[in-house]
Amino acid sequence: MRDSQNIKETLARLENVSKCYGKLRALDSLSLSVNAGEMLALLGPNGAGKTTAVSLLLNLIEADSGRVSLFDQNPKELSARQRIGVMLQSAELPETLRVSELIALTQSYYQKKRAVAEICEMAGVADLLPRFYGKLSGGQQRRVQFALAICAKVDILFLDEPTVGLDIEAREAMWQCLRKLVAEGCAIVLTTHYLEEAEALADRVMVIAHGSVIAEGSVESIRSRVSLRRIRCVSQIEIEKIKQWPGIESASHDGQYLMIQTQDAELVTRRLLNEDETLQQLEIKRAGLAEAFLELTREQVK
Ligand SMILES: Nc1ncnc2c1ncn2[C@@H]1O[C@H](COP(=O)(O)OP(=O)(O)OP(=O)(O)O)[C@@H](O)[C@H]1O
Repeated sequence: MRDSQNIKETLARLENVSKCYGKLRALDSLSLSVNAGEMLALLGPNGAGKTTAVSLLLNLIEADSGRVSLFDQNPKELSARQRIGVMLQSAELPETLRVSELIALTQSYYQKKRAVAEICEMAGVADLLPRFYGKLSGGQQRRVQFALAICAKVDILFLDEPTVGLDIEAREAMWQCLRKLVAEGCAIVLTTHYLEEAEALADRVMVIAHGSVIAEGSVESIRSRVSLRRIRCVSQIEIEKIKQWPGIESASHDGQYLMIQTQDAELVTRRLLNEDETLQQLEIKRAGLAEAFLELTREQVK
């Protein structure tokens, strides 16, 4: 684990920012900071406001109120923008340019360029260099978009759902690369719907819903905020019967195992043991990030 005790420099900030699209309030006095060298995951259901928050830092849109700063500057400033790399959900790049030309063009924007060989290795695009961008597959285009985001040594990388459309091997390779970049000192703002991705990579997680931050902290601290527990065991009790018990959120089978989710692990465990003397392999765990996320966002709707 990286040293989280040290107070890190804040590189980018949204302070009490609100943003409306017509009557729709996409961000409601939201505050967010990105610290040097951290991997920050932004999570939230569709329409929560994640892309809007990132777009403000990228100077793609303007806030109605509140303060937006990138390296203590207005995100419009070229000197601030030259310190960030970006990979958005949809990228429209000239289809008739070769990958090598796209890399050279993007690099021309930056001072601290990375060597092309290094970019190729990090993004897995060596074999794509001579190819026309428009002729690549969706997954190959995503890799090229990532290569463009890392074509210089930047201080913050903004990655909006970067592994969507990648096969398992390419996703693993990107994860490794992201870990390496953070180890080098680069901060990463990762927007993702893959909770296992946030769980595997993030130092800090912000859960956004309805334009506000509803939870923030390490993956572990977010998990510990929810009382949901997972019980796993081998039991002869019928699943339909268990579903009727008080305190059961869900019950299902996974192979030979009975899987239960509950807010009251003690109550349910006591009943399981009372009703089944043959019960085996009992295991109780805190919910994963996925369950915590669902519970947190469900609470918001209540
Ligand atoms: N250009 C726009 N015009 C009108 N409404 C918009 C615009 N962009 C976003 N919105 C609305 O603002 C809200 C927040 O959208 P945003 O794209 O920030 O959410 P998100 O958390 O990134 O969602 P997703 O996970 O689906 O990408 C949504 O209700 C969306 O429909």
